[in-house]
Amino acid sequence: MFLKTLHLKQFRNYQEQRVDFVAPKTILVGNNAQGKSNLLEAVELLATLRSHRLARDRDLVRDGEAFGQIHAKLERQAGIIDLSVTLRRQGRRTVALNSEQLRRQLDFLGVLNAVEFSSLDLELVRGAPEQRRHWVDTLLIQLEPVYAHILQQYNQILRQRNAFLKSKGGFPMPVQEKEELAAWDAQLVTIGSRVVRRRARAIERLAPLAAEWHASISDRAEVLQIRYAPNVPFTATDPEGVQQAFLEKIEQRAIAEQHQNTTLVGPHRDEIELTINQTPARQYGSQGQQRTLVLALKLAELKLIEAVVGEPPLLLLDDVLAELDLNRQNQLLEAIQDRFQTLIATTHLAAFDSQWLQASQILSVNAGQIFSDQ
Ligand SMILES: Nc1ncnc2c1ncn2[C@@H]1O[C@H](COP(=O)(O)OP(=O)(O)OP(=O)(O)O)[C@@H](O)[C@H]1O
Repeated sequence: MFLKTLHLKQFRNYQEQRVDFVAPKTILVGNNAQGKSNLLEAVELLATLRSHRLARDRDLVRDGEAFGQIHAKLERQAGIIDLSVTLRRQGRRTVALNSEQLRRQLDFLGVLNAVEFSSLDLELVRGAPEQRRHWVDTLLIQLEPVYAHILQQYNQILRQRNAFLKSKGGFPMPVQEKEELAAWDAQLVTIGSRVVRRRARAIERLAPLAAEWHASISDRAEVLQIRYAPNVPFTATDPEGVQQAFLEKIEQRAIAEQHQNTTLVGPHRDEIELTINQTPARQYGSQGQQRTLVLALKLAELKLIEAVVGEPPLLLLDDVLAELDLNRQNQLLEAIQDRFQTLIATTHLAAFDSQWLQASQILSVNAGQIFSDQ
């Protein structure tokens, strides 16, 4: 797939800016805080309706404006598609495909696919489990858009079940409250199992791809393992098997839950373990080694999305390329070649190979305005 144009209106620090992409690689160059990451964020929103910066819609709308818009023209094998997202300072965002507003945001997902790689991704190694869950969830939304709906349902049931646990009377629980809790349990288990099985499937497919990239980038000196460590361990992978294990664990933790007034069992407590040479990656080695790991994860994401969707996704590199040493830069560039359209944000061009610069479209970003250097 190829993003041909992007048109930002009142989005972040852009008033109105159209960009035409004319090469497989586009380099956005500019000083800090000029709008490079904002542009990549707009593309990320088109792909996932999420921002890795976890921004609220009112932060995405340009200061002083009531709404902001992102329009794009995307070329896919099946033809050209127009995408648009309207963000409001107050009120819900709306999405449209080929100028037709969609009732369900779900139908917007999966049209444009992109993998984002920024310095925040180092938190995948160093950060809390929540970061890794968010990463797998964002990937899953692109692999199976219906997952966005499943996750939303799960979070809603979780909030309601937690509210119930907080509001209930004393201990032990009266019969009527027990019945109500059992009804919440049933919903949590049904939807939670759908989350768990999908996460397990995604990690199973991603892990060997990432391990292969990691071995190749580290000259086979390191072995990366990615292991899903669900909060509800299960052996049978069919829906009934997972649901059964889930219910049993809820029963085991019932008393603790009633004391702590919060849901202790479910995929909101999952972990995804990353180990290098059998040592937790967080403890393993230098920043450079952790960067190699994240690079391997990102390359694996690209390949997995390509395999599932059938077309190469976009790659968004936010200020990370110049931080990689030449060997890793070259590995990355060899892997993407011209197949994956790549948008690169950087503060300086000096770190890039000159041949490579000549083959790229170079755009300058200055205070929310974009100029072509060619
Ligand atoms: N809603 C908004 N309205 C107006 N300006 C905004 C809004 N949100 C962010 N900005 C501005 O956008 C700029 C940040 O741009 P961006 O994050 O794209 O930086 P960048 O060019 O990628 O630089 P860096 O190299 O520091 O990442 C800041 O000046 C910030 O004040």
